[in-house]
Amino acid sequence: MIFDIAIRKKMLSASRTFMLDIQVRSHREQVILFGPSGVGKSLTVKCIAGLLTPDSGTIKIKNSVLFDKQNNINIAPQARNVGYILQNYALFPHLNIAQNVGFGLNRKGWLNRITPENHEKIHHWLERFQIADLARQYPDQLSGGQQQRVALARALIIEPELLLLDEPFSALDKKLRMYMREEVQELQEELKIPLMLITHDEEDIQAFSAELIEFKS
Ligand SMILES: Nc1ncnc2c1ncn2[C@@H]1O[C@H](COP(=O)(O)OP(=O)(O)OP(=O)(O)O)[C@@H](O)[C@H]1O
Repeated sequence: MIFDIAIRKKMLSASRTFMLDIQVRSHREQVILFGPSGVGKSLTVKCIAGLLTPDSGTIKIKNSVLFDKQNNINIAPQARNVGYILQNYALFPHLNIAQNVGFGLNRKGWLNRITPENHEKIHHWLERFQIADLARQYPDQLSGGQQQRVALARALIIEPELLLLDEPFSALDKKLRMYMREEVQELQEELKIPLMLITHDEEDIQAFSAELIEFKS
């Protein structure tokens, strides 16, 4: 089993309660979560990344136990080795592109010392996404497509064991969306990293040969 997730989490806000209660099980390396707005897709992905702690259940990816309430296992987010890409890419505005890409290489989270090995890795991923000439620019100087490639490079440089993409193509124009879909598919096939993608877009569903998991309200 590649994805083996069964979790519950109660979310309380001032005016209402949302109960996340989901199961995702798949032998496939590509899984798409889809369904109407507000049904808990992003919350699920946050639980898998370790940014949110479920009240009960288990999260196993490729037999690695990331969370198991009963057995008191809750691996810290930074130790889960997950590449997580959000719709707005969440790049660090005060770091240049090379520093953004290299961010995760330093365990302290701040690239204050570029070792030759880290420099080589940064160079590799900048070249891989054809953004090497942007290395010294800042995120707000880049187009949406360029920012997305930086986000992918930043996610992949840590050699993640899982890629979580929350509506990664929605801010791109149609042509770039098609291109980036192919790029992500190729990467997944090349690197064999399990991939979970949230989308509202029928074209994403058609483009990926993924197991579809429908979330219902
Ligand atoms: N921090 C929070 N506190 C309380 N409720 C929350 C919190 N975050 C999300 N929720 C609620 O949980 C529900 C699920 O949210 P979630 O973001 O997972 O939806 P989604 O399926 O990803 O929707 P969309 O497709 O619009 O992104 C929503 O009703 C939302 O209002």
